[in-house]
Amino acid sequence: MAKQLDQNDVLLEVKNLKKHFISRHGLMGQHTTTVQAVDGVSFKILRGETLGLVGESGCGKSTTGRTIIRLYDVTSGEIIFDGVDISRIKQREMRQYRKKIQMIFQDPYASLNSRMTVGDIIGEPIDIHNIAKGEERQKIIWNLLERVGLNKEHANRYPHEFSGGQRQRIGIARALAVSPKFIICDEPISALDVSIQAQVVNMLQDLQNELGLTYLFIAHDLSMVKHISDRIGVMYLGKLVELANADELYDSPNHPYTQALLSAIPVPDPDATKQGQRIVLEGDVPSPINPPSGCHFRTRCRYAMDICKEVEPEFLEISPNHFSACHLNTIEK
Ligand SMILES: Nc1ncnc2c1ncn2[C@@H]1O[C@H](COP(=O)(O)OP(=O)(O)OP(=O)(O)O)[C@@H](O)[C@H]1O
Repeated sequence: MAKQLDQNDVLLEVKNLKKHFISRHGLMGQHTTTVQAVDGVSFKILRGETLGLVGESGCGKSTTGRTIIRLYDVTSGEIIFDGVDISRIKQREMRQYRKKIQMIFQDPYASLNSRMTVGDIIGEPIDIHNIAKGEERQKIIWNLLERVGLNKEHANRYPHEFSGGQRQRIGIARALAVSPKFIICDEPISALDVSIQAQVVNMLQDLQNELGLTYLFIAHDLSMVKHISDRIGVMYLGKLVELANADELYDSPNHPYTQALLSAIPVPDPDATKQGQRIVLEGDVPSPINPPSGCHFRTRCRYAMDICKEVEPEFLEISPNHFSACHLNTIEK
């Protein structure tokens, strides 16, 4: 059943966001290399919505998420959260937003301190933000454990005593400890067994419904995000190339890159009529240090034309709420 979302209630708006990493080298640090990890990305997320973000490894998904939560400084562009531009506020001011915006990571083991008990891991943000002390703090921790399908006995154990799926639940409980509004889920299920992935996704959906959460859900393949996302954005080499409602993106992909990604998803039923030709993308993704001129995708695009080399395609609304950046949409047919 489609969610009822207020189209005017925007929780997050990212406008022309750029994050370039600059490294210095040479004896005196006189040479610089610039990695254009995120290079002009714009999107909105409505309150209560899940926006999926997909694309091959290295296209800038994690950097987008990490820049939104200001783990990285913004190179340029705006991040409007709940009406406030947080792109340039100082880290001290950012503290109050860290309560509202949380992030969960792909590898829960690496993000959980192995020397702390689960109770203390979940309690840490409660202490940092001065949310509760003593018995009240303990109760919050127990409630959070139950909310993510664990129980209060687990509070005294250590991360290594848990399975991957359980550790991800602990990471989610820790994120929920500060009652956030928005959670950036950075490939939270990619490292889990397929049988466990659905459980974690279902839990995230239940939590969203109960707590009114909004998600940015990052994944590298499209099959994973379809189930959880209301809308999906597709990234390629630092740019958003397509953005549409999840169903529409699957049924009528516009961008040649999205078409290729979709054609690579195995169809469970071999007789399924939707099984089209697999589009094989030639070559590797070019380096974000020196991306191709014009359309970044042109070097791997089977429709590449002269204009693609010279002009960067605009991210146009090709039908209501369906955006795509491809010259094929503007040339005369
Ligand atoms: N701290 C950093 N310093 C320099 N370059 C970086 C840094 N973090 C990421 N990059 C580069 O920026 C580009 C985008 O990386 P990013 O991790 O955002 O991609 P991704 O789409 O999330 O990939 P993955 O699915 O593998 O996590 C890559 O070329 C990466 O090597």
